[in-house]
Amino acid sequence: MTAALSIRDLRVELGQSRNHRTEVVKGISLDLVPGRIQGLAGESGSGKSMTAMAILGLLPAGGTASGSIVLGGDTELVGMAGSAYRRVRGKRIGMVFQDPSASLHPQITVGSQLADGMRAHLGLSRSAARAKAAELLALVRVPNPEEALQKYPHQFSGGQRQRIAIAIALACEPEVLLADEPTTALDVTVQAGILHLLRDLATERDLAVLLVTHDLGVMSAVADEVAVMRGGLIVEAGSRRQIFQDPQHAYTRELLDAMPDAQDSLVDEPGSGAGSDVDPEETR
Ligand SMILES: Nc1ncnc2c1ncn2[C@@H]1O[C@H](COP(=O)(O)OP(=O)(O)OP(=O)(O)O)[C@@H](O)[C@H]1O
Repeated sequence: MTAALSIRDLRVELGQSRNHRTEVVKGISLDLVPGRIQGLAGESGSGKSMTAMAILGLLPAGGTASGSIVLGGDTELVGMAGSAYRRVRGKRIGMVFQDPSASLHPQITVGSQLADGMRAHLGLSRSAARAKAAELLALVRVPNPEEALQKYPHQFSGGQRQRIAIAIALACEPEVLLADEPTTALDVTVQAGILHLLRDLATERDLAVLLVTHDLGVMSAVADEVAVMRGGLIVEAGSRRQIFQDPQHAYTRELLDAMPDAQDSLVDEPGSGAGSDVDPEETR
């Protein structure tokens, strides 16, 4: 099977001047597969977010990526011009970040925010985009989608805002979804609902998901495969079960020891549909 995204020997250097450059990602390789959630774990500063930003072509000023990132078997992203990248980002690669408010415009209704991207990227008419926007809100399990289209982001709870951000990320039917700490800012009671949603979306829409998180509890709940980063390198990679039950690398064991509950929280097998979809806090 062709990987949805194939990363080979990716290196990221940051720094404004030639003499002060630091390599923060030091040659990593990873394949994202349709229908699967690939976790990227590791402590703060290990290079997880810079890996995601390199995929999105959104490195900080002065940042450069080298190596190869191939999308859909045919599109090399490393070195791609900005104008071409804008057609990839948001269309072929969707993204969800820690703070849903940051990806939602406070003064534009949810319906318009969803429809605008589809009209621009997919060329849909106003009414077709509107209908699809309601479908997307239903897909991410926002209650009363038609009503929700008319509302502004502040009228929703944090968990629902993240569901809306996920709907926007999926609006143009991307092949790949990058989710960088998507539940970190949310109340713990709301996290599970968002994680189950990501799990179901990956399976149902054959979406390749990169889930970046420092939280091994989150990782153990939904990732199919896990790669552990440290100091810009992947020190261990394998299936979720392998990483959580039979870690080979001392650093992985250290991370797991620091979080003993993670080994017990294999909440559901991929595609089992276990767990609640909507948490009480979110149904208001
Ligand atoms: N805008 C930036 N300018 C310069 N260096 C940066 C910038 N952002 C991150 N770094 C550095 O790059 C390295 C990797 O950071 P990165 O954000 O990828 O880590 P992370 O594993 O995602 O951790 P966290 O979860 O804390 O973001 C770190 O040493 C960090 O200090």
